[in-house]
Amino acid sequence: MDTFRVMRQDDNGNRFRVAEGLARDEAERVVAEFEARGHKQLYWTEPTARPTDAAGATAGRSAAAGAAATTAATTGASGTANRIVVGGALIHGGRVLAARRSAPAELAGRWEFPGGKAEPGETEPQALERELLEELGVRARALQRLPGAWLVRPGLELRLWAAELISGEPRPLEDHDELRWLGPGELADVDWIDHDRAVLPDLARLLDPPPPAA
Ligand SMILES: Nc1nc2c([nH]c(=O)n2[C@H]2C[C@H](O)[C@@H](COP(=O)(O)OP(=O)(O)OP(=O)(O)O)O2)c(=O)[nH]1
Repeated sequence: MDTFRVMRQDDNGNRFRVAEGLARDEAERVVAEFEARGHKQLYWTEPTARPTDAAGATAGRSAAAGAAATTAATTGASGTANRIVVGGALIHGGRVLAARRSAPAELAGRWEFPGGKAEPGETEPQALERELLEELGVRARALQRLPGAWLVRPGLELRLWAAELISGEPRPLEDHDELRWLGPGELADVDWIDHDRAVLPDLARLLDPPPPAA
């Protein structure tokens, strides 16, 4: 059976692979779903046999590191796009917010950056800002993607962003039972989920930038 991929082109002409390995009607359904959401972007299907536009694929990867990255830009071993989980290192007053998970059992008690799965068509910043409102009751703005990406499980990819608090006092409304603000010298004080430890050095630099050269 021929398989199809769903492609997207943004306003700058960058092309991204949204999904791959779908039957034609499935691919067309995905396109219709994205179009129905009213995004001002171009979506289409094409047979998977057609060689991927190398420049487009590269643009997808580099844009994924930038502020306008949309979700599902990378593909997993199965050839379908990974779903993205966005975690937010919420920064305020030179400290970052750590959140202690209350579930599931294997993660309960470990600390993480609050966030969750991006919905189809959401950019990573949009997903993060929505999740921070749902989980903490605050308004926040995504600032920059932190280096790295981690496969949490097959098909689910974690990306972390720095974000700034705009308004509100974070409260553990969903998924967490304790919150702590940590200064640059306190980042190792909590039992982070393993993936999250990797960004602590980058985060420390953001919280405590070196003084400007004289
Ligand atoms: N949110 C978040 N998840 C993380 C982090 N580090 C890490 O390994 N994960 C893992 C834990 C989960 O197995 C997976 C998905 O995160 P999640 O539990 O927040 O997502 P969710 O299913 O609640 O998504 P949603 O329903 O809220 O959209 O990612 C992190 O810093 N933040």
